[in-house]
Amino acid sequence: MASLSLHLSSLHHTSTTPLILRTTTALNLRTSTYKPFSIKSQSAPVLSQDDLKKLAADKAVESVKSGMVLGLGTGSTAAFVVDKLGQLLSTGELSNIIGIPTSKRTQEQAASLNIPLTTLDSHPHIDLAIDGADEVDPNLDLVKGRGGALLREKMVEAASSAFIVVADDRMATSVIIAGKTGVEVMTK
Ligand SMILES: O=C[C@H](O)[C@H](O)[C@H](O)COP(=O)(O)O
Repeated sequence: MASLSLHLSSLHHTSTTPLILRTTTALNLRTSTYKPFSIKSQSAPVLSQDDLKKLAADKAVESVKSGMVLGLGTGSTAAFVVDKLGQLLSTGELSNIIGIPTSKRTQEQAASLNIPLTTLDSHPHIDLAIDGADEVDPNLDLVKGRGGALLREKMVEAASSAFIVVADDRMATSVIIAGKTGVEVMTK
């Protein structure tokens, strides 16, 4: 496996976390004597967007403790969070959690994974909500709701003591763009 480690600070990034680049195509490098050489890795696959979402979702779920009341977000990223919660419940690594879903989609997914569910009426105080976002700016201002679940997300996330936003690099923006967000029609 070939890997190249460099610091994000050299890429005008504030983090000093090492960035590991893996490539399946030849990577041409020059030594100080300008003798070119190449590294080709066949064994380290490039991570897909879904792989990155899953990694970030798994990291967020590390903050979940047994016994918590959880706000369950909506969208493709939040779905990885719900998947992970279901997995940890099934192995017994988490117990006694109860979720409040922010959409019918999330409710169905959580139910299919045997995650116990409740409502804001029954549990008006939520320990932790985890959700995705459509845009994130450097001040951590967010655009949410383009997946059509804004109202319930706002209600659940406003009732939470803590809120973790799981967002991949596609969501990072220097300025929030006022794009279209749907108007929801809520039914019972
Ligand atoms: O209404 C939907 C939510 O705000 C989602 O969290 C947001 O749209 C991001 O969705 P995704 O994780 O699919 O990119």
